[in-house]
Amino acid sequence: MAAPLPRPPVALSIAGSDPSGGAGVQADLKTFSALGAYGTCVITALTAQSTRGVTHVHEVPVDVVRAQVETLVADVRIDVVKVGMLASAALVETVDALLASGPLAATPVVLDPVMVSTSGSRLLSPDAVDAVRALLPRADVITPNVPEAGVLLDEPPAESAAELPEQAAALRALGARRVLLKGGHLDGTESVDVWHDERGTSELRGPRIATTATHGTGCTLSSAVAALRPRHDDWLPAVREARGWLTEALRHGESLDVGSGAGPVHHFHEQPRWRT
Ligand SMILES: Nc1ncnc2c1ncn2[C@@H]1O[C@H](COP(=O)(O)OP(=O)(O)O)[C@@H](O)[C@H]1O
Ligand SMILES: Cc1ncc(COP(=O)(O)OP(=O)(O)O)c(N)n1
Repeated sequence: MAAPLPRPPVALSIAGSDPSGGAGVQADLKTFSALGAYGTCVITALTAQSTRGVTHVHEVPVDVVRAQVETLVADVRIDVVKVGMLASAALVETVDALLASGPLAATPVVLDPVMVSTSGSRLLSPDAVDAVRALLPRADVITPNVPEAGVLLDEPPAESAAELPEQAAALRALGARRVLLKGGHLDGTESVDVWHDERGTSELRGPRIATTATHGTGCTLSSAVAALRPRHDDWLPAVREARGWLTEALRHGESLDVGSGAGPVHHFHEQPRWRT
């Protein structure tokens, strides 16, 4: 008889819905599955979007988000949380309170401070930025992209990778415990991200893949870090593995041939893993 499978880590995504499946909770759940985590999700907002962009955002009422989280955690032990699109100040504050109490207060959190889609649509109300700043200390890791870092710091976005270490350190000074500042929006033959924690700064370099399939890279990376954290004894090794896996997902994205705009990355570019 086959040996029983080991229990996978249980990951929770608190994020918006993307019907095209490339970003949001759909991307998070695929990433969790691809990387051997059991995925659960709480939806904060319904978007109407495709690979061509976002046409509509409908916020889920805060009491419904609260009920989703409370009902889930009363039953299911969550090993790691990823937070994505929060849409409004009220939703940011609600999620902040939920992460501060009950079983989630002791659960590692990866926060992707989603603000604007690559296609240019607002996914966070401008008056919610202060609430997101207040949420930063709640997370173990934050994963802003270059424009999001500029907004959080209230300064112009970085124009080159050379500016990333200083901005990553400034984000930590705002209260974030660990910062993964993503350089995907910059130019260059390499895609350079910067990691900053209490030990200092590391540059994380990888090949820049020439592809149109870049929809949901940030969602996918943050959920990969969350899924892989329980497999490692610290954050940075999980981040390195997540980046390497995402590079291959980007390399194989166009083969999916989904949509006519910015297509999704290929979450299942390798055999689904079941690792001990
Ligand atoms: N064309 C690309 N080739 C390789 N890596 C990329 C590419 N575009 C983005 N990345 C990587 O994808 C991750 C997400 O980055 P980014 O696009 O900046 O985030 P977001 O999707 O939140 O805007 C980062 O690790 C970044 O380095
Ligand atoms: C529902 C939802 N959440 C987040 C995003 C943004 O996705 P992200 O991975 O940050 O990047 P792009 O897809 O915009 O490149 C989204 N579009 N929808």
